[in-house]
Amino acid sequence: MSDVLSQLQTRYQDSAQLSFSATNTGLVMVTIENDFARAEICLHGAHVCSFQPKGQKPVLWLSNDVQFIQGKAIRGGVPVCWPWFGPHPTNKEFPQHGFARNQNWQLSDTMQLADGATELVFTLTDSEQSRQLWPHAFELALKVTVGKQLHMELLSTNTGDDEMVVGGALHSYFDIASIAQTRIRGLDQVTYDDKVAVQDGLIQRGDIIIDEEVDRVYLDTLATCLINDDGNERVIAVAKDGSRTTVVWNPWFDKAAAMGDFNNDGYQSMVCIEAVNAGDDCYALLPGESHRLTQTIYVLD
Ligand SMILES: O=P(O)(O)OC[C@H]1O[C@H](O)[C@H](O)[C@@H](O)[C@@H]1O
Repeated sequence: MSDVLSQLQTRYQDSAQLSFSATNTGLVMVTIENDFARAEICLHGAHVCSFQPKGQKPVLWLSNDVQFIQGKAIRGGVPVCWPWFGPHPTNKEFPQHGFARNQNWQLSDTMQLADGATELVFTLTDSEQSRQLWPHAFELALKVTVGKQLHMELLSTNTGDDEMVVGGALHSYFDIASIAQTRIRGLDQVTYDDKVAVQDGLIQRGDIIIDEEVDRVYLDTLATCLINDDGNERVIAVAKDGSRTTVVWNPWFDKAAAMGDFNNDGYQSMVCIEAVNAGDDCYALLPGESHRLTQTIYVLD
């Protein structure tokens, strides 16, 4: 990876907005700093680790016990889950949430937009390793725009000769002052499957208030969610496209404590709102076809 770091440092030595570093475990990190915000993106997983608009507290939660280990997902930020969400449908040995979050991506393109925002494109293509888990030729491109808003577009393209079915998620972790002073709006009356109670077909009534473990798959919804982060006196908006499934997750104490990379009290200051493609909301792509999944995150004025 250090070759990659020095190549990027050379390529972008004149950039005022981009700088590059390595974690102490050797993963390469891009830091974006412009008039609107500061963000960090790890090439491992094309993983947005932080997004902090000017004058705001961080919007994305990153575990205090985060580990940056090659081949292991980073706890917090925005993991790119792909080409499946959750456990593999037939093989429990295969990685949860697919393999894209566990591989090194390439930084393929960057651009400074006219308004001063920064756009970066990360790509991942099939390899011997990926084909062992998923026998398809593909190109995956994550375009990240860092401005007043954080905009992410995940474009999956079938570059092979056979149909391929893609699922996945932009699995965003949000940083809130306190879960006790947080409510999530936007999913009132939406049907959901409750993975904790193991009950399907429930209906959300009103706002979501979290005071225990929550792992819910909201179905057939394109809604923008609003996180009332009252402890920080702000509202975070989470909009999406190309996804009819929204997952809301907080592991609460026991599950958080059981994860080696999740600080024990971290569940009090995070919630995940995920733009998901899963179940009936996966996409069959013929050769040459693409699917675009997007998520846009911003703090309301
Ligand atoms: O621990 P991970 O593999 O990153 O998964 C973290 C979580 O992701 C999603 O929110 C799923 O709905 C949860 O069931 C899962 O626990």
